[in-house]
Amino acid sequence: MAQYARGAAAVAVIRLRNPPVNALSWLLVTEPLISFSLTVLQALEDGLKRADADPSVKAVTICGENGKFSAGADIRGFSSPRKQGLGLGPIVSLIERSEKPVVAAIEGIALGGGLEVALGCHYRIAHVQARMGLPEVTIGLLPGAQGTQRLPRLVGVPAALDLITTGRHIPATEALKLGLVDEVVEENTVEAAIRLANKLIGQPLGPRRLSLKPVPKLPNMEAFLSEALAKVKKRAQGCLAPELCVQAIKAATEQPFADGVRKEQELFNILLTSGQAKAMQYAFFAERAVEKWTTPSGASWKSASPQPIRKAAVIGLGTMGRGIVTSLVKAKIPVVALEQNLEYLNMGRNAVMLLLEREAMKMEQGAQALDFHNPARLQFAVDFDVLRDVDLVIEAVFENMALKKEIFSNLSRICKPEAFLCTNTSALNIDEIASVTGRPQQVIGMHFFSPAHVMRLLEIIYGRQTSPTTIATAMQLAKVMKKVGVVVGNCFGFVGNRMMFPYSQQAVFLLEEGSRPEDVDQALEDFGLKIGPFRMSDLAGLDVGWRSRKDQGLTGPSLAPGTPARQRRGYRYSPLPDLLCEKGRFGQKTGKGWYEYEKAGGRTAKPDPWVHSFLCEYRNAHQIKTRFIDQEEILERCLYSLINEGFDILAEGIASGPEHLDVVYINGYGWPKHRGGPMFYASTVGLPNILAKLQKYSEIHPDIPQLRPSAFLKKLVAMGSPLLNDWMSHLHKQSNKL
Ligand SMILES: CCCCCCCC/C=C\C=C\CC(=O)SCCNC(=O)CCNC(=O)[C@H](O)C(C)(C)COP(=O)(O)OP(=O)(O)OC[C@H]1O[C@@H](n2cnc3c(N)ncnc32)[C@H](O)[C@@H]1OP(=O)(O)O
Repeated sequence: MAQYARGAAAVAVIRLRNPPVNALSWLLVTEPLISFSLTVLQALEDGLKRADADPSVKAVTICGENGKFSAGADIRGFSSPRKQGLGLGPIVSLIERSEKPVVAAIEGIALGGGLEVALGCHYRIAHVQARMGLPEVTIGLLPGAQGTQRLPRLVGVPAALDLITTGRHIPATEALKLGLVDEVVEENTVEAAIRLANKLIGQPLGPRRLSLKPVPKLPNMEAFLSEALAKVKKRAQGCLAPELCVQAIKAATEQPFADGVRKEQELFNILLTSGQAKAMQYAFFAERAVEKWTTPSGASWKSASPQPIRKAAVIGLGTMGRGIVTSLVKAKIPVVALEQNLEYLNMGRNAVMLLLEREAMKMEQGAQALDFHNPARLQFAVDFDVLRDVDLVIEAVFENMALKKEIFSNLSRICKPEAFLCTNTSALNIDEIASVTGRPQQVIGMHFFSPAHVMRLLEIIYGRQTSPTTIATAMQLAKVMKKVGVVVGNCFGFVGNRMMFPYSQQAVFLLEEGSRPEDVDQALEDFGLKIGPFRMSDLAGLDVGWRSRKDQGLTGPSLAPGTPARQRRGYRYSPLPDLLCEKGRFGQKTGKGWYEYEKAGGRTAKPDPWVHSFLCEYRNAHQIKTRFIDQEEILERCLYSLINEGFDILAEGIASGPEHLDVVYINGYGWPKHRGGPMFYASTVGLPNILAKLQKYSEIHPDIPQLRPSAFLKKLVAMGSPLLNDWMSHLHKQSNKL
């Protein structure tokens, strides 16, 4: 767990060892068969005491095994019921108190508790490629090993606030500028640290003990912190951790070190028991779990190998295509971008160049690193012939099956036989698209989310004949583009949009019954969603859904004469969105939608009195009695119908576990991470409660099938509502209570 050795005559080297990331475990696992004799923390403490007791040791270096310092505390430990605690804070103090100089040799990563260990050291040397940070806030915590007290003393309050409240990982070069590390080296970091430790022998350490330093003053500290708190609260949307991080830093500015540490502990414990930390830690592991994909036919990440993508193409330079090209260029994959004519091509090229300029500015090394002016890296064309040598094509044209089929049939003819053909459809049938190609095994859905160069989610949809190699290649490409790939099966809307459908439908039904768009949005945004359904619809454009509903024959010229206005195929239907579209209200792009905007293309949504009176007239025309709908009903009807669909998706094998649905929602649909995703949220509300509410609403609205409880949900409740991790193992079990 930590190795003690002599690095040079007088320098002891303590190497943290706990693969793969040298997490600082503090649990003594006592179950038979998996019994560790020593935790990492215990070993670190023992190493320090041994070095202290050995008169021949004059200095110490702390480093990590396999080129990684440490990723911090073992996150699994925070929710383990079997704790035999050994605090990290006291060990960091022990390091700092050492009379022998201690140098941290930071390679790879020093995160969370790992960086806190380094902050206890008297000097820090980092390899140029190392990254550092205090990402506890991203798992619902704060740095609980005195990091909130030491970091401001070292780098000042503004930089400490930024690092601790965002949790961002910074490169060694930035750490050097901030004063977080003393030196950055390109050579062997441990050797450099041992050399430095040797030089430091006998030098006074007092000035290097951060707990003894004052926090650098700011002329307007109080105002600065209040402003920071207000900003953080606004950004956090109900997540507690960022706010408590600010409070801990504030304590550092107001109280002596020891009192600040006590405050930090108090705040840490609030977070640890808040429920939000549990949700965010679940989300951390869920994201990693979905990388290990499997399909019902037995294909899996274990046996499938990705093929290299040396050159890619994107067809269609609309909003999605532009973002996809940008993502590929950022991932340093040469791209050919194709449009149907020169006019569209030039428009697309200008837009892509603008996006890339902006991205280059945001990146560390600037435009040079992206090299997008080099035609070998990014080429624009109107001729399909340029696609002959690409390894993978992503089609991102208009959502129309006939058009997509025409394109895929051309691609199948032109592209080399081993090329993969991907579609960015958000709902259409992958098998139907694949059917026009001579290589259905190499056809796959890659559903990006807008803006595609920003959003992390990539839904990867396999068809009936998609090969495991194709899935593995798409997943690998997602990783290279720094996206979270989630492998799902083929059905209308896949996972994300399919679950969104009953949610949006309920939102519109609520308007029919008495709510206003801003009531529904507010309730859901207060819950923590980044954006409510009506603001979202205005942003995306109401015409998108209108077109799809026309294609499905739900509205427009193909609707059978005599169809009742509020019924389709025997079930409840709301024509409200269609009526708005007929009036040219497409949302932000037309300056009017569910809200009004300052101008076409405006972004500030204002409740619209026209919409309010339109809704009143609509209710009168359809003899609907307006009623007051409270926040609870808004949340339950929208969220529980979405969750209900999730249970159906699981039962059908469209996703292999609830964590897939949660990762999709957190990364693609603005679901608040501190609520863990919709399925995790359902487990916290309690499956019997969700079932009871769905039953209640379904009885009130028998004409809405989406409110009828899923058979899988009923089964889980009948089986005693097992833990979320066990849901899938109950899918095929018999229940005698049903
Ligand atoms: C009453 C109880 C009181 C307890 C008191 C405790 C004392 C409190 C004092 C200190 C508290 C400190 C807080 C912390 O340190 S919290 C941890 C902060 N660190 C992080 O958030 C880092 C998380 N990890 C990452 O960001 C990445 O994993 C990274 C290290 C950058 C590596 O990324 P990558 O190369 O892409 O690899 P993976 O992400 O796939 O990770 C590889 C496997 O390692 C597992 N992992 C990573 N980090 C941790 C961790 N901190 N704890 C446990 N496991 C970790 C990850 O799950 C992967 O494993 P697998 O493939 O099996 O899922």
